[in-house]
Amino acid sequence: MVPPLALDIDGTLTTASGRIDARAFELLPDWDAPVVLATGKAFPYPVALAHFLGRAETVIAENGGVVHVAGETAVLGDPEAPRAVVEAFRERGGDLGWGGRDTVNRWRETEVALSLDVDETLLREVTAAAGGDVEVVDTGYAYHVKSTGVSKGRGLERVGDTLDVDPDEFVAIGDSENDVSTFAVAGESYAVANADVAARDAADVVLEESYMDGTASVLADLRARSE
Ligand SMILES: O=C(O)COP(=O)(O)O
Ligand SMILES: [Mg+2]
Repeated sequence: MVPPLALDIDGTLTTASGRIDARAFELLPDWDAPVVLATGKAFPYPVALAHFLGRAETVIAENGGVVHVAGETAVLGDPEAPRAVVEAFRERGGDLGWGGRDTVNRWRETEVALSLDVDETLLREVTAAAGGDVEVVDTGYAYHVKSTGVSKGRGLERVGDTLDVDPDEFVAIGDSENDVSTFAVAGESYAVANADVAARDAADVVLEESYMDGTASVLADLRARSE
């Protein structure tokens, strides 16, 4: 039996230029165990990916703020503090950095994402001033202002509970600090070669290959091991 998977999206299932790597559509539709898409992106993105992979919509979105499993959606994060931080950031002259077309936050329910082009020092200063319940997470694709109380790892525990799968049975693959909590909960964890320091330090194995090359090599090994 192949193991259940907890897969990050950006940096892990994508190419270096940010597209979903076509191999995801070869390797994941028939994976014979649960596949959890665990992402910092807003809820519709992983739902759409699961849908077009022909898989159950088992997703952790918004860094754990929203979890959808077995047909039930749980909104676990509280947007109030993150939104207040971003409001304070704006009052100090900050901008979300997405221009006029903010589809990044259009459907985001529990946190706020900002472009990597924004003033990071100001953002961190304003976040720190708000107290300890809100934090900035840098995924390498965006800054996320989120509650400290939610994480992909807690989301994975919830998915495991619902599916009656021990979180320890999951194999996790990811590339950034928002995957550290997943790595802590999963039984086996891999950082792709393009991963940031936090993910590399937290992973059981740091892969030699980047992006989907790394992910595909793990999936091939897991398949071979199960035969
Ligand atoms: O939305 C982001 O910033 C990163 O998304 P990811 O968690 O799928 O890498
Ligand atoms: Mg990622």
